[in-house]
Amino acid sequence: MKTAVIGSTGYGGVELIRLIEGHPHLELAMLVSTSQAGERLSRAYPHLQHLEYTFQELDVERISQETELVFLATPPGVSVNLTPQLRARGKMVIDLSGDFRLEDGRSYEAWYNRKAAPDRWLEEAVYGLSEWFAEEIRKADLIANPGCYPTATLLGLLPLLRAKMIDHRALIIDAKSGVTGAGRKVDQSLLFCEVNENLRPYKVDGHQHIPEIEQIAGRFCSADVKVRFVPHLVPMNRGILVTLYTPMLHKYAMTEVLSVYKEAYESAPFVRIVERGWPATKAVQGSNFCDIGVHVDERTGWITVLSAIDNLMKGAAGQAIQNANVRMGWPVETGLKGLPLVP
Ligand SMILES: NC(=O)C1=CN([C@@H]2O[C@H](COP(=O)(O)OP(=O)(O)OC[C@H]3O[C@@H](n4cnc5c(N)ncnc54)[C@H](OP(=O)(O)O)[C@@H]3O)[C@@H](O)[C@H]2O)C=CC1
Ligand SMILES: CC(=O)N[C@@H](CCC(=O)OP(=O)(O)O)C(=O)O
Repeated sequence: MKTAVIGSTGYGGVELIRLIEGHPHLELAMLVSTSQAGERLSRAYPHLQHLEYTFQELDVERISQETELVFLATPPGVSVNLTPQLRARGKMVIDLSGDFRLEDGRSYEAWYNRKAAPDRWLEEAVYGLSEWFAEEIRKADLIANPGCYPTATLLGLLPLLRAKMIDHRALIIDAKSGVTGAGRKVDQSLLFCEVNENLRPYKVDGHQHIPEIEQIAGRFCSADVKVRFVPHLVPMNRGILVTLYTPMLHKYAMTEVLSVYKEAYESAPFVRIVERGWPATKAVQGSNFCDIGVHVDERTGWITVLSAIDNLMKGAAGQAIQNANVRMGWPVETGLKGLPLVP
């Protein structure tokens, strides 16, 4: 299947290139760059010097003629304009940005401070958290790939919410991300000396992934969910670790809680329930795994859920390929069997 990657000079884009090159059914037919059209891929990424690709202009007509599936790995606001043009030409779109994740355009405009896509296209979009929405994804031509923090958070949270074991009014999410999560753009606050030897919270007063987490969590408890979410930047390249704290509605034994997770993910090859030790970013680095660990605190009646992913893999490009596999009816692990890079 011929694919185009728009935003192919970015971190999400180059991870898509790596995965598509290793995928038996996907072909990289067009790498699009608005800033480096005409340049070789190896100029942006010398480690890919053996690949013969040249970046192409962003030409919707040509992309539509030469490819069937388009991955958009572009900053917020780009897909709002491009996706309707691609969909109008019958192309299948998997969008890595936040432009089509929120059902309510007003919510997108409030949290992203940008104009939302027309309702028609927001209604068409399917939320691409493959473990929970595979049935919808199989029929979708516009897939909104989840955000990196929501992926780690929701995979840890949904089994307990669905089982009605926790209080949805008290969800505290402490999240930490490596610096590739912020993309490859030049930004003074992301310089080595600003990030290294530092651990800093950001967007404490409101992160754009809050409404996304609340929207999906709300579907699993038929309530207006509000979460307390604070992200932190960690001096490492890749990885997200989410620690979620919530009170249990009754006293549950650890074995009961674990069985809820095992049942929820029994046919989900990318979710690993960690029973010895705790999830850590290094254990998933470079892979599409989400590692989940739980701890029941009998003393306080609270439960702690830990969830680790590689933000560029399960948090972005890996999940996008997983969605393509689900959509096309290919085995879900196709092209995604790479093991973590430890050490
Ligand atoms: N990094 C991560 O861990 C995750 C990222 N995401 C989301 O995925 C998307 C891509 O992220 P990431 O790869 O990190 O970002 P980067 O900043 O690394 O790359 C984005 C790319 O988009 C291209 N671009 C910029 N402006 C435009 C435009 N107007 N039209 C077309 N292309 C444009 C640029 O390439 P060029 O200049 O060559 O056109 C750029 O390389 C974002 O929406 C991000 O929020 C989601 C989950 C995780
Ligand atoms: C470390 C870091 O800065 N991470 C980014 C991740 C968000 C992202 O990728 O943006 P979307 O809203 O398109 O998902 C952030 O917190 O804004």
